[in-house]
Amino acid sequence: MSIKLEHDKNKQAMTSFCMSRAILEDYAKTIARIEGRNEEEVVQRVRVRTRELMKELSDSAKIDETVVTASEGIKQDSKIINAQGNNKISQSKSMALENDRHHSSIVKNSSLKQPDLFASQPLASKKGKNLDMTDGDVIVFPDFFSKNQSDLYFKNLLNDIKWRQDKIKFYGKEMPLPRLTAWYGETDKPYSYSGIPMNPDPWTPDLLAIKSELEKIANVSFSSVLLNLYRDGKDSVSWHSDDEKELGENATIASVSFGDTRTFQFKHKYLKELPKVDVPLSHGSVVIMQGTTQHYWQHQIPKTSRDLKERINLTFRVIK
Ligand SMILES: O=C(O)CCC(=O)C(=O)O
Ligand SMILES: [Fe+2]
Repeated sequence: MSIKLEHDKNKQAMTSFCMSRAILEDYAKTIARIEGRNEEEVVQRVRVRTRELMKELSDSAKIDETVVTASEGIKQDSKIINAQGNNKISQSKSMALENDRHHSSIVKNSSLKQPDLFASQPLASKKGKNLDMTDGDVIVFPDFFSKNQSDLYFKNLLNDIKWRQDKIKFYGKEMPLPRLTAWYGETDKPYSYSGIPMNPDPWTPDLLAIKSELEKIANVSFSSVLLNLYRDGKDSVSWHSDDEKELGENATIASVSFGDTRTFQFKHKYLKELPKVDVPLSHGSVVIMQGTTQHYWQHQIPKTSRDLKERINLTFRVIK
């Protein structure tokens, strides 16, 4: 199959190329050999990235459609369930749980329901729960910001942030990303995300206040933040790891959510037998991803046919 990929961003050796998958993998192996890196791992990363780009393309194509009917939405959801092997806890069930309990549950997509880890915690508690993931270190704070603080931040960010509609290029065609984004932080730290160069706007008072709260639990000093605005259930981010070289080895990322609850999903890159992990991210919640998480796990916010309102997500990062 012939594929076109835009660039090798790490080496900036090519801006775009079109070749068969076999040749591409061969090329990746050669680069790995020259750089003394593990060939299998590099090839695996190329495969993952190829799949991500193809997924982004098809997601964008779907978003481009002006009418998505309810029945189409339902079909999409059932495909996801089948792809996950007819798990007894289906995606729609876990979504319903998420809705009902609002702040409280973590559901792993295995045939067994996990205990409700947050049920006994008081609201606004700042105590996190480690998700205990193989090769990963992810801590969730379901009610990090109070309802009042969260309402205020949500309103301010929606109005004040310079939201933009980015595009991705694939097969030479430009497609809109299925969400709006913005990039703020130290203005001398350039960064590219999914191949898109980002020029940060300077910190705002709200962003600085949020950052300072997060630094107390993450024990790092964040230099920038990527913001995502999911306008409704059709907006999404597809499977990826935040492993750009600017973030360095074992990046610490703090992710804050305001607005409607969405399901954050994790899957292990190599151990396919491990169940996916679903985490409902509600208004005012925080997730810290650290250690080897980005090496071994991918995450996504899947589309849903449920009628959802806006959600804002901020991922604070350290650019080296
Ligand atoms: O919206 C989210 O919770 C995740 C966003 C994300 O993964 C990213 O921006 O890298
Ligand atoms: Fe991410």
